Amino acid sequence: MHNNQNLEQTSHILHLVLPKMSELAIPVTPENYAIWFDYFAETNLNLKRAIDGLIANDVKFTPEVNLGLYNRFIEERSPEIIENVQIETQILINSLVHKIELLGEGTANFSGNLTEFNQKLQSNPNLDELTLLVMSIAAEVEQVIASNRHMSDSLVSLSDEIANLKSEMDNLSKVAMTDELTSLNNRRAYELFAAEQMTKFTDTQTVCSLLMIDIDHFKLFNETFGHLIGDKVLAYVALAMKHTVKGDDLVARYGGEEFVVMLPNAKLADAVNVAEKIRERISLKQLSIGKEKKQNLGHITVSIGVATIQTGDDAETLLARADEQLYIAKKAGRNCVKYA
Ligand SMILES: Nc1nc2c(ncn2[C@@H]2O[C@H](COP(=O)(O)OP(=O)(O)OP(=O)(O)O)[C@@H](O)[C@H]2O)c(=O)[nH]1
Repeated sequence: MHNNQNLEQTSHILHLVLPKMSELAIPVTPENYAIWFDYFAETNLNLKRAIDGLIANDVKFTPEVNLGLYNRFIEERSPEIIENVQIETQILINSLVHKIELLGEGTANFSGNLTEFNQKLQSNPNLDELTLLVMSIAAEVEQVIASNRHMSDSLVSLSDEIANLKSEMDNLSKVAMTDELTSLNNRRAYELFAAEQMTKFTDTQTVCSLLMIDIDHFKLFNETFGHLIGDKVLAYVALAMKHTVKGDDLVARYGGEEFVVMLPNAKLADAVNVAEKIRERISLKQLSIGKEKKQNLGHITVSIGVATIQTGDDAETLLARADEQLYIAKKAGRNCVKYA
C-alpha cells in the first residue's frame, strides 16, 4: 500500500512539472527539470519558499534566475536526485512484482527479468542507464499484457504509469543531448555517437570520417555586431551544415563556435567533398538582418579540418587529427578545408 502511494505521488509530480515549466516559459533542461521536480515533490522547503516568493513577486524565470536556483538549491544535491529517481524506479519494480505474483501463470520469465532490473538498479546507474532501464521495463510489461488477455485493470493502469515515466525519461534524454541555441546535437550526443562508430570500425572495419568546423574571426564578429547577432549566426551555420549532410551523418555543436560532423561510411575523399560543400554553402551567402534586411553582416566563413578513422584510433585521437588540420586551415588563411 505504501509503495502504491509513493508510485501515485511520483506520477502525480511528473504530471505537474512539465505543464508548469511550459506555463512559465522555462526551457526543459535537466537542471531546470530537477528544480521543478523538487519544487512539486516538496522535498526541499527552502527551494519551495524561494520559488513561491519569486512567483508571488512576479519575477520572470530568466536563464540567470534558473541558474541561480540550480546553483543554490540543487547542484550540491545532484547525487540525491539520481538517488530519488532510483528509488522511484525501485518502487515501480516492487509494485510490478506484487501485481505479477497475483497474476500467476505465464509470468515466471517476467519475474526473473524484474529481479535483473532490480540488480541493475542497485549498481548506481546514471541517467542514460536509468532511461534504458525504464524502457526495458515498459517493453516487458507490454509483452506480459499481450500474453495475459485476462489480466486485471490494475496492471493496465500500472502500465500507463510506466508509459508516462518512459516518455518523461525520453524527454529528459532528448533535452540532455541537444544544444539549446542551435537545436543541434550537443557534445555529449557526439561523444556517444563517436563511441559507436569506433566500435563499428573495430568490429567490422566500417570506416567513418570527422569534420571539425570553426567559424572564422567570430570574436571580431561578436565585437562588431553584438553577441545576440553572433548567436543568430551560430544558428544559421548550424542550419547550413544540417542541410548539406545526409540522414546518417551527425552534426553537433562541440562548444562555442566549434562544430563537428561525423560521417559514417565516408572515406577521406567523400568527407573532403562534404566539407567543401559546407564551406562553400556558408561562404557564398550574404547575411543581413533587420525588418527590411538593411543591416549587412557580410559573408561568414568557416575553416574545416578533416580526418578519417585509422587502425588504433579512439574517439580522442581521431578528433585530435581533425583539430590539427583545422589549425592548419586557420594558419593557411581560413575559409578553407585541410585534411590528413
Ligand atoms: N555569440 C556567441 N559567441 C560565442 C558563443 N560561444 C563562443 N563565442 C565566441 O566565439 C569567439 C571565439 O573566438 P576565438 O576562439 O578567439 O576565435 P575567432 O575570433 O573565431 O578567430 P579564429 O578562430 O582564429 O578565426 C569568442 O569571442 C567567444 O566569445 C556563443 O554561444 N554565442
